[in-house]
Amino acid sequence: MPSPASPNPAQRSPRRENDWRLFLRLIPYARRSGKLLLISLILLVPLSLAGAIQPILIGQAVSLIRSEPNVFGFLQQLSLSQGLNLLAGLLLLTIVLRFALQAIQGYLVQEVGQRTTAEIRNDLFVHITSLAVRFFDRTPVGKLITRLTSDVEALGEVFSTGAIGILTDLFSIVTIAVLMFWRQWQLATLLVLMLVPVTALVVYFQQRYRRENYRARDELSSLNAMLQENISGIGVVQIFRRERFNAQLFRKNNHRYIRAVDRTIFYDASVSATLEWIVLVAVAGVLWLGGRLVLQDTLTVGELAEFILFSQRLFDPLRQFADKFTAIQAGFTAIERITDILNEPIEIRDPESKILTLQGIAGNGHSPDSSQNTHLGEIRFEHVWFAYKQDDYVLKDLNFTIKPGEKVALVGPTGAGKSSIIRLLCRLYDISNGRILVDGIDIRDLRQAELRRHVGVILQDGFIFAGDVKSNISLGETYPPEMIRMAAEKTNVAGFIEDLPDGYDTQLRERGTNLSGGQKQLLAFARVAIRDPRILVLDEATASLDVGTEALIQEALDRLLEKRTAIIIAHRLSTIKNVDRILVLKRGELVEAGNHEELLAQNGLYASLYKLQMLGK
Ligand SMILES: Nc1ncnc2c1ncn2[C@@H]1O[C@H](COP(=O)(O)OP(=O)(O)OP(=O)(O)O)[C@@H](O)[C@H]1O
Repeated sequence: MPSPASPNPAQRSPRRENDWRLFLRLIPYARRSGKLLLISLILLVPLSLAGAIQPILIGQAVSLIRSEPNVFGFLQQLSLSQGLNLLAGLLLLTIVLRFALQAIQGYLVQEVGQRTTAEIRNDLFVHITSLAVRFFDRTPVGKLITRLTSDVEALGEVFSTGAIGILTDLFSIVTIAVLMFWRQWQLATLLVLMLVPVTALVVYFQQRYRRENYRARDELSSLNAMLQENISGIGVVQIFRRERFNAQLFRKNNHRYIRAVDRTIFYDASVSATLEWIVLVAVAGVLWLGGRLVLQDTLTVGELAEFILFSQRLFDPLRQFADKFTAIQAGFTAIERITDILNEPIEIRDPESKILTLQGIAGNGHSPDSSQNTHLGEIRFEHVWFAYKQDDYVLKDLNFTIKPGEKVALVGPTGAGKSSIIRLLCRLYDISNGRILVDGIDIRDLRQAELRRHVGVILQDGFIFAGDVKSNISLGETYPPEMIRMAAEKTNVAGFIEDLPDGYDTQLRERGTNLSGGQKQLLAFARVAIRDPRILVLDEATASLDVGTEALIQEALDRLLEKRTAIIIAHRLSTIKNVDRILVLKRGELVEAGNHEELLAQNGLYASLYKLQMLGK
């Protein structure tokens, strides 16, 4: 039965967390740049104060000229020109102070932002590469790439466009509001009341924007997934002439993306328009109420001038918010999409307590001495059940033991579950029920690194990373060059490597596009040989080799298999005739076991498969 559990993150409801909680997600990251952040937060206070007292200074200048009673005491003791000079000087000081502090604060906040973004990108990469294969089964690569690149980028934009200055803006609104109430409560109340409907309207547009933005990001992810699929399968696309059909699919998806982006632009423009006219309404409101108060002699002209400036100042942060709106909202969507992935549980974990180790292991696994492995490498499957999707079991109650040094072949029709057994043995997936033991230890009690160091796997398609031949054999471990050479010689691969233009230093392209399938396979053999695993798994490992190369490899393989436990999967039954035992699987169940002759004598599934292949020859 297909699993109803864990829906694709992209299909989940687009709004599950409020902005505040999303914002809190950034705190652990911001904490890492705690000092810088603290300084920039402290700078907020003088910065906002310097801005908020400017209207008061201008209002005082007007009152001073008009000799109004609300002039501060210290100004009344000065002459008019001295008082005006002092006020102009103070105004200049606040301007210079604001300018300098804004520059410093902007720089600090951007620095914090860039560090945070880089750390999130690193964490995301580490997390994604730690997720179980099951996660990748259901998540298209293109979607993941969108999250790692363009979503993280969108988050970076929040900082680099100065959108984080929103904090300064909010702080300024509060400071101005407090000062306004201190100066004149009626006008202050009028302005603060006007903030309420405007804020409500902005919040409404912002929610709509977010929803559309999330949709747009999803469509972009699908576009990238489609692009990635078409590029990696370009051969098949062209051979089957799927270009036009795929282009049509792409066009449709692209259209949906553009429609979603259009809607985000609409809501963005609505926010800007709302805030644009509200400032004018606020000035008009202050003139209307303030004018009446002046006529009643309860307000001076200086105070009126002060409040006209206050009304602009109060809505200024909101207007700036509108400018930064797109970046901020896109940033929230990005945090949401990034945390979706970061919240994805790491399914296959190392044991936290009772970590066991396999015996007779050379600490770093670099020792080529396989003598100590002689009597190790037992594999036991005990009542193993496994399903990729809930309750849809592809392996059912498997029981078998492979003795140390034994060579066992897994045979069965396509889809019988042979490769699944290998994936479970390497713990790429965890079993649903039962136990898998290596040398008597449940593999869930072993560190994954240790398990995988001792189970060497060669698949049909030897994956190649961009880099040179050496690094494709050592794969990040530090083996001395002689060991790499020895491993290549041991597997009869050295000849082919030395024929390459720069030998071991030849640069290979991503996915090994400058090597043939067989050559990639040869490198995969050397890669395993150098690790000296006690268990060797070959999944159709020689299927892509020509007869000549296969003979060469077979000789190396015989040497490699010596004193090691081996599991071999091969569709060509002629290649496994000499193994110690053959396990025959059918729809996830073990139906026959024995050596070639015994199974032929049984005249069961193996015998019929073998005869069919012989007929085909
Ligand atoms: N990632 C996956 N998600 C869901 N089902 C899967 C997955 N991989 C394999 N299966 C299913 O599990 C069953 C066993 O697959 P498996 O690859 O183990 O078969 P196999 O015997 O190795 O086949 P073949 O000989 O064709 O390689 C098949 O029915 C297959 O459809």
